[in-house]
Amino acid sequence: MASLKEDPILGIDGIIIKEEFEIAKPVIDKLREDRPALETEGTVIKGESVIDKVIEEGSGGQGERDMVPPTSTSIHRSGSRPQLDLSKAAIEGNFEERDPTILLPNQSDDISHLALDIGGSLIKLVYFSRHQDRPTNDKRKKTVKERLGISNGNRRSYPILGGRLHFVKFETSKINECLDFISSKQLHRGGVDSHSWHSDTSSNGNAVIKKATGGGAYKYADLLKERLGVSLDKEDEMDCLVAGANFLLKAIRHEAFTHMEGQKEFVQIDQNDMFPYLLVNIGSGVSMIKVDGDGKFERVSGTNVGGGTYWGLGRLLTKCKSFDELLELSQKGDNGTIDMLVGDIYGGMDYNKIGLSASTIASSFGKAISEKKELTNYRPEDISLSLLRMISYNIGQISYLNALRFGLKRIFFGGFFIRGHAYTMDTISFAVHFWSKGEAQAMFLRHEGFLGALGAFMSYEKHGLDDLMVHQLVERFPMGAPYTGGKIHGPPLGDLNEKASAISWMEKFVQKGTEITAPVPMASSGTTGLGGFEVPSSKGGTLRSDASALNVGVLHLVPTLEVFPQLADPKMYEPNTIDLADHSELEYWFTVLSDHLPDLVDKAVASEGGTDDSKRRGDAFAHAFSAHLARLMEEPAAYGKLGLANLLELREECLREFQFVDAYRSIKQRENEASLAVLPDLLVELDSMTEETRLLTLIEGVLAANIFDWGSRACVELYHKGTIIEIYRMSRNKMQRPWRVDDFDAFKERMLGSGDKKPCPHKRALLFVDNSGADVILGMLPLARELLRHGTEVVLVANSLPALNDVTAMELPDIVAEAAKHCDILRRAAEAGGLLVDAMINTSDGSKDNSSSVPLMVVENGCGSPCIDLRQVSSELAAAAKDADLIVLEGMGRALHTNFNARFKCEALKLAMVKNQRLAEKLIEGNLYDCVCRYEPAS
Ligand SMILES: Nc1ncnc2c1ncn2[C@@H]1O[C@H](COP(=O)(O)OP(=O)(O)O)[C@@H](O)[C@H]1O
Ligand SMILES: CC(C)(COP(=O)(O)O)[C@@H](O)C(=O)NCCC(=O)O
Ligand SMILES: [Mn+2]
Repeated sequence: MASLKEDPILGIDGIIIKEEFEIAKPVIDKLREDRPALETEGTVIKGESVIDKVIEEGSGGQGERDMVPPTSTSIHRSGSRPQLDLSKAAIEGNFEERDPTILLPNQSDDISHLALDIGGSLIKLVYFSRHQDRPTNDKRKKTVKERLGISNGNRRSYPILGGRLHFVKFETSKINECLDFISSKQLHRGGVDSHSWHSDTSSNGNAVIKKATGGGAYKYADLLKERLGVSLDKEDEMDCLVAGANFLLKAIRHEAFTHMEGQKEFVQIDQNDMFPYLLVNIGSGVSMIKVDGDGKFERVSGTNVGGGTYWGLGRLLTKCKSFDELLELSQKGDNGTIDMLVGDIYGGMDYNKIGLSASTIASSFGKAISEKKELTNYRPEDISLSLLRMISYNIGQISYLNALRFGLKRIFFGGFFIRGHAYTMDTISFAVHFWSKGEAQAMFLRHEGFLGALGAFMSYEKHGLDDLMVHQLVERFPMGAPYTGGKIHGPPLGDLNEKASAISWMEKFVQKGTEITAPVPMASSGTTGLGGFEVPSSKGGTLRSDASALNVGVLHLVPTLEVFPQLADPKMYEPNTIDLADHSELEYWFTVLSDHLPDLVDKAVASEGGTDDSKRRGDAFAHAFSAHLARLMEEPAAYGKLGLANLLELREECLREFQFVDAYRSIKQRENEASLAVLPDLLVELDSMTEETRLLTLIEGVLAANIFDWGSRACVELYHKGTIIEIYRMSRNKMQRPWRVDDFDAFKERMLGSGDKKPCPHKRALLFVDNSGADVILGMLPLARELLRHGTEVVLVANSLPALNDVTAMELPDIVAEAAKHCDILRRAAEAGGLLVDAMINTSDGSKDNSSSVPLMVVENGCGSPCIDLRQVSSELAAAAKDADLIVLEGMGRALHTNFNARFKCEALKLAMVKNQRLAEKLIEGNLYDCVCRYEPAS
């Protein structure tokens, strides 16, 4: 197998793989061997999964790459997948909304999903793949939509495409590999995802047309026609660069950054104040473009001394075999041995009068005039560095001069010469800073080399990507997240409720406790590769290793995501409470997540039946996730701005990528069963209380039950020791008030009034629920019931995808239906909310009271993480939120790690138990298991 060093280009997807591959190669070799077995076992391997890609790409060199033709991949696709509905294609958007309508393709043939930029050195591809369809609870959705008055997907009356944008590159000299790649992924066909959308235009004789830019669009047009039957629609290169840059600056949150003295800092670009700017694209050659607006630009300059010069001269002078090798060499170089420095001329002194230090380069390669030395007398490392500095300074300087010509203050640098390389960026920044005396600013783009290809992609009409808003593009690192989900299959709950009313619900729950604390089947030891944990090795110094490898993720296009309408100030909103820019903080959370990994892998493997296949995937997951952690430790900003919520989401994404759809599935199930079994008795007990005591007991109940958290190290220990139920019982019996944060009295006054004053009930409450089992069933559901009783509509907001032991929106209707069997309030509200469409529920007393009730509804939140970023929520949640006047955020992830400082237009109640000592100290100056009950009036 050829090594990656001999095959440096695998593209961005490939680059991702390259890192994974280097780390997880033994695992991958195993996977390769077992591939047929994987298929016969019926394992669903997604088309875009890392495993697949690793297997494909990992095979290395030309000719040996084992591209799996799509027909033979083990993608399981149901024949009933929804096809794009051509009949609904007419665009009849409702434009009164503040968000611009997203135009999306109205028929599959109109959308092409591949664009190419064929440059002098590299071919860049941008392609689109549709999201995997995920199972939906259509009936629930339909009734929720009816209730919330959402017509046909809120405001769009035509199909919305969700999918991913992928970025891949190849060396132009290896164009055949690129063509193989295109053909293996069927990207040369028409349609959006040719795996699922059948629109093989080439087979009915019509040529397929793809957008392309760069010189190679002309040079290789015949080859593409011949090999793939594709005709290239040529787009102007400058148009494309500008369109690509404008799109990125507008649509991607952390796209632009400065890089000075090794420090990367993201820059928030104000969409309304973006122009003018100078765009400097450093490819083989360099273009400098003054950009005044969308489609408004002028190429004002350029230079022939560019990326091609560095790589070309460097190759001749150092015999390096690849660009990356040359760049890596530069990191060990000392350019002083070959450059003539000011100090060399001034006898070691600075030339202060004109501000030049002794170490300033007076003449690049100036020392090589020495007659005593030949090429072989210079170290290749020094040559490479000298060359890199020469070219980077030169470009920085010319850029500045052009910015000066037009009075531009901002210069964005793109092109693959930059390669995310710290030293290159520092050098360019230095030049711009130095010559402009700090007036102009050099900025870099994370998708540096893909501007042209993105621009060509944008030039397809009707995909409407240019209208996308920031919140609709979710950048997920580094891998895809196939949408999948599961239904709970709890065995019928039965007689437990009938017997022994003498013992309390809590005693029953404790008896049922074995179902909660009993060990989950573990994968037998030695099967998961946790021994191979990657510990970060800091490279140190300014010459960091090329950090770009994982810089660009796959952009997930989720056109249905919206900004949560109740955010008081969306522009100022920052979801993360903990800023991981503080290195000690990052180190701490890194350790927490690393320590949790073995347990997580065990659960994940067990959730898939502990098969050999799941063990292998568990291994691969552990390797991949720890590699990402290590990478982030070395460069926290590698994937964009990093907060704790991103780390926790990365873990879930990573699990999904390795096909662990729901790692805590069985744990959730048994906790649900045990809790549902005792719920009726709890409700009876609650009903016997006065209103005031009941409200307090309900809030205590929510806080106490939040202890059932499989993501917290402290709680997992309690589970393993079997003491969690005891602690729950104790805290339920006696919750010491005041809690560490205790606004209960204010909340109580709002709910119940004071004295004779009866307050008016809330119209609609959104309850962001957290964990399965006791947390939702014995904590949040009774609270929901109380609100319903007050005449408040209740919307339970739950995750779209599983994350740890969080309950999902798909699971909730069954849970509610089960609970409703024993409670009229819940039954009538659930019926009114359309949650009981399937089941004819019989109440415990057999009565059927059909008097109208305010509805209880369930909506999904649009995410699959223990935290929530309220800038990106599902459209159904956004719709439900519009009429809400109370928001209850529950749990550590949603109420503390994120949104602790969030301000809302309506009232908010934040409830959580703090299950992490450090967080307790930091956030509330408290201790482990302290509670937070924060009530905030509308702001
Ligand atoms: N793996 C690589 N192989 C060749 N050149 C690379 C590689 N990575 C980065 N480069 C640099 O990127 C330049 C090409 O940048 P790019 O933006 O793709 O321009 P072009 O469109 O001219 O190919 C090369 O000249 C080289 O300096
Ligand atoms: C992942 C979690 C936010 C889930 O908490 P929840 O939202 O369920 O209350 C939490 O378990 C957590 O922060 N865990 C990591 C910290 C620790 O193990 O102490
Ligand atoms: Mn949770």
